[in-house]
Amino acid sequence: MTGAPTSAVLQRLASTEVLLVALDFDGTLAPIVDVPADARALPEASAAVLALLDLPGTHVAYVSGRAMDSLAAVSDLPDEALLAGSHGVEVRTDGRVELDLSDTERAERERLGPLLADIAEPLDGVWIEEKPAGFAIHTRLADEAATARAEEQALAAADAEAHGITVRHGQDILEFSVRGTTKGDAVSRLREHTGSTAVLFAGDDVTDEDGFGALSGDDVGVKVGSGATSAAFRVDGPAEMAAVLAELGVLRRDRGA
Ligand SMILES: O=P(O)(O)OC[C@H]1O[C@H](O[C@H]2O[C@H](CO)[C@@H](O)[C@H](O)[C@H]2O)[C@H](O)[C@@H](O)[C@@H]1O
Repeated sequence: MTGAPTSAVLQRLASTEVLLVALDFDGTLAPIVDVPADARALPEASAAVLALLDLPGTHVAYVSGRAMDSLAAVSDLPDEALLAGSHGVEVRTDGRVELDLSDTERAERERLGPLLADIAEPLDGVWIEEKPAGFAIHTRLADEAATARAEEQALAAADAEAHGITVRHGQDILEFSVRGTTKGDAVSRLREHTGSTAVLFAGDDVTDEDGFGALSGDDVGVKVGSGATSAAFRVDGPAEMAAVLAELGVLRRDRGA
């Protein structure tokens, strides 16, 4: 794998007819912090995203593991921005959010909630984030022993008591969802919705690999930070990602000029 996308790669992407820039949030635009509600995109990342949103034939989407409410709160984007939350389970297009859980999914979620709460309650630094289609167990503030205990017990409980649950590992987080939609599904859905002729997708975590898997042809995938990836390009962190977005914006603004 190479490093950051070169100017030639970005130039080709910038010259596509309809462009979708689909971005993970935490760890990609916003540095990781202890309290999820405190996370914000770097100022230079926000500036680059707003500049892209202003360009004709250009769509920007945040594709995040966060629940939609949480993503909308931290992302600070105008309504025309597309949002996919809960790893693609919730999608906001044209200002409307779609999420219709079936009765079975609702019942599964209700069964799982108290089980996970009981597991987290006695463990220092372990806490549960509620999401519309499931729950996330956060362990960033827990020690190794508490983390191992929480993960082991939660996986066993989900295995024994719930059915059809999708489990996802992320950075200091273990997520349980009653729906198996992925970021790859979200990228495909947003590509279709916008009629995009090429897509840039960037992400830092394991679940972003589904997003890279939905790319083809003239699309560009950028892995942010370390770790195995199928993305063709890699940058070190949110600051370097912001620089890529800024360059893409300038090239797209000036295309054909
Ligand atoms: O897909 P993403 O946009 O990367 O969202 C993934 C998860 O992000 C949040 O948790 C992560 O970021 C927190 C704030 O920096 C950090 O404290 C936590 O350790 C990370 O796992 C969010 O709270 C989750 O719901 C998202 O699934």
